[in-house]
Amino acid sequence: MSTKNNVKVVVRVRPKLSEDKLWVDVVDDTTLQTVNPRDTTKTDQYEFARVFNSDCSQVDVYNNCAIDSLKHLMQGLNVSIFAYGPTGAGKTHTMLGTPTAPGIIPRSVNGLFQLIEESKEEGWKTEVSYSYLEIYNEKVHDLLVPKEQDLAIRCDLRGKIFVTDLAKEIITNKEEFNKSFGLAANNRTTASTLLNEHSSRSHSILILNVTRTQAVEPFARRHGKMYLTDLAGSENNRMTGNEGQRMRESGAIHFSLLALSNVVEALNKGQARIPYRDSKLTRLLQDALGGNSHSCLIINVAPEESHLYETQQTLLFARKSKRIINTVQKNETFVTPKMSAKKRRSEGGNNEAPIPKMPSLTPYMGRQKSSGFKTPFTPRQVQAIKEPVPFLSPLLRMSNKQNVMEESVSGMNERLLNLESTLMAQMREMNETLQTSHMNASHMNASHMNATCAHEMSTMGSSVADDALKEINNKLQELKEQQQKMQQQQQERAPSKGVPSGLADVTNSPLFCNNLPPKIKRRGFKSSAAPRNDDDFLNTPTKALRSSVINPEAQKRHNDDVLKLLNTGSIKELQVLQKVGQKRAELIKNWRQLHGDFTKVEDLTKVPGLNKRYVEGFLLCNLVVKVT
Ligand SMILES: Nc1ncnc2c1ncn2[C@@H]1O[C@H](COP(=O)(O)OP(=O)(O)OP(=O)(O)O)[C@@H](O)[C@H]1O
Repeated sequence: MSTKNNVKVVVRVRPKLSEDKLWVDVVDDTTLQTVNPRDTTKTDQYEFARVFNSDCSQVDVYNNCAIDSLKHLMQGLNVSIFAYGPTGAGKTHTMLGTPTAPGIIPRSVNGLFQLIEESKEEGWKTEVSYSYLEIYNEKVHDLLVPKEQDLAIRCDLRGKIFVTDLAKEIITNKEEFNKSFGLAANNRTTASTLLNEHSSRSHSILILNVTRTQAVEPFARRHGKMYLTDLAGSENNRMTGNEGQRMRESGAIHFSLLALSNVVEALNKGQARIPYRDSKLTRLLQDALGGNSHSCLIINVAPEESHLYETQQTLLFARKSKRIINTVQKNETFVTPKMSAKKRRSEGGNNEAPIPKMPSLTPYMGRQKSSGFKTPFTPRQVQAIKEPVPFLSPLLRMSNKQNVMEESVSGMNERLLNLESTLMAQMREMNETLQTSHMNASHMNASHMNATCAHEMSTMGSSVADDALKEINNKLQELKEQQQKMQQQQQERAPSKGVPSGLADVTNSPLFCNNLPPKIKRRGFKSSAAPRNDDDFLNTPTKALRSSVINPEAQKRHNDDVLKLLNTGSIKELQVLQKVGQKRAELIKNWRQLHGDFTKVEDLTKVPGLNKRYVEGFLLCNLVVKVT
């Protein structure tokens, strides 16, 4: 059974940290008032589930936002608490806190173990584990077991989002958690900006998993999941003084917060497609916003005049978020306890009819040889993995199919020609034998019987040869017709099939019609071999090829087409380009929406997530060369 709940939105106002005027006022427990930044003679009022003023304690916030969530977690529900707001407004203080004033994360773990202790008598066995990750520059990093790798976000067969290879640590008490989490928290990326000495440069998500199994009938098993998220703050780069690396981080933060705001907007408008896939953050928070989760959004704001514009933007986001409705469902299954063979025998189980098997709720778990490792794939998926399909770009896939067909036809041709020559040789042999026997027969003036026999043999031999020849000729004719038909079909299909409308110009451009398959191009320029500057670029092994294949006009036309495609192509259309898959197409489109058109293809380096080396590879693969 499922229930519908609005996302709970509360606001916390940080204490004043500078001598600036205070422009935010808490009217009462649920109302907040700010000066309107566009017309300072006016004020704006906002209503939320709860408004905490700057005097409130960490305990007040925990009691209001987390205690109910913990109860839900114990019942096998998904819960999510996340802190949102501009940089320096107190998000990390709210979620993590300090050793003297611990925030929601340490208090929640403490509270969870207290609840487990209290419910011990009820006949439930509980297991708690946690994972901790950060999204830094649109890459997912494990904070428990740090490694360079960008972890992939996937969706399982039941539609649940998970992060591959994310470490999970089992904890049995709060001390164990504090010890391990203390180390992991140090791995988070923070840096000093003008607005915050310890500014979070990433979004961090702590995932608490609680699995409870009932020891008595009906043997229920409940899986609760709690997401505790400290988002990176939206920042005004003029105020933070960000440059270089900080600026790039800021770009990635803005990118994902914009995606978050687009998700909220789409949910409010009741759109059919919610753009969760536009960023890693929204993908991971998919359940928290509009999905299967009890969610609480803590909005942190700074009260000073200098933050007024960011405060107003944040409150507008908060106002929209409280309209989001989540559909919450208990994650509960029922397990049949395993009984040992001995116990079954002692209970006379052997004489009873076997208990019918319940249909399994879990996906097929193909057991691997000795390790006992289970794979969550269906047999068909396992088969597909065992037989990997060679990579081919969508453009090349069609021509590859064609090549395979042509190869098989030419192979058949060859075999038929061989057959024909063998037959001809045999026929020649037969004719010779017959002629000899005929000559012998007449020479020896044999009996009439012998002569007739020889004549019949000769006639029979030549008729067999005629039939075989006719058959071969027919087959060859058929094959020729088949080949012609295929060539005709290929010509008809080339401009339209597989290529989105309006892009035929680009894909038919002489530059795309070269004979180099993308695989070869890719192999030629592995990241280590990729050129690092313009000189390298012009001296790459394709230089000769480029100069021999490209005529400057076609080259310019092609470059313009590629640029046009980057500026106007939809996500699907962008994927016509080499080295551009779904994710990169989304990055390019989002950047375009934020910053307007690309002035040149090399501007791709400005897109967060596409580094210089990638763009160089992109230029090579798409055969875009600077026009001099
Ligand atoms: N309620 C509060 N009481 C006391 N100090 C606070 C409170 N909220 C925030 N602060 C202080 O304000 C400063 C900035 O807070 P914090 O680092 O939590 O901001 P943030 O929103 O996480 O910023 P960023 O997005 O840059 O990481 C810190 O020094 C913190 O101790």
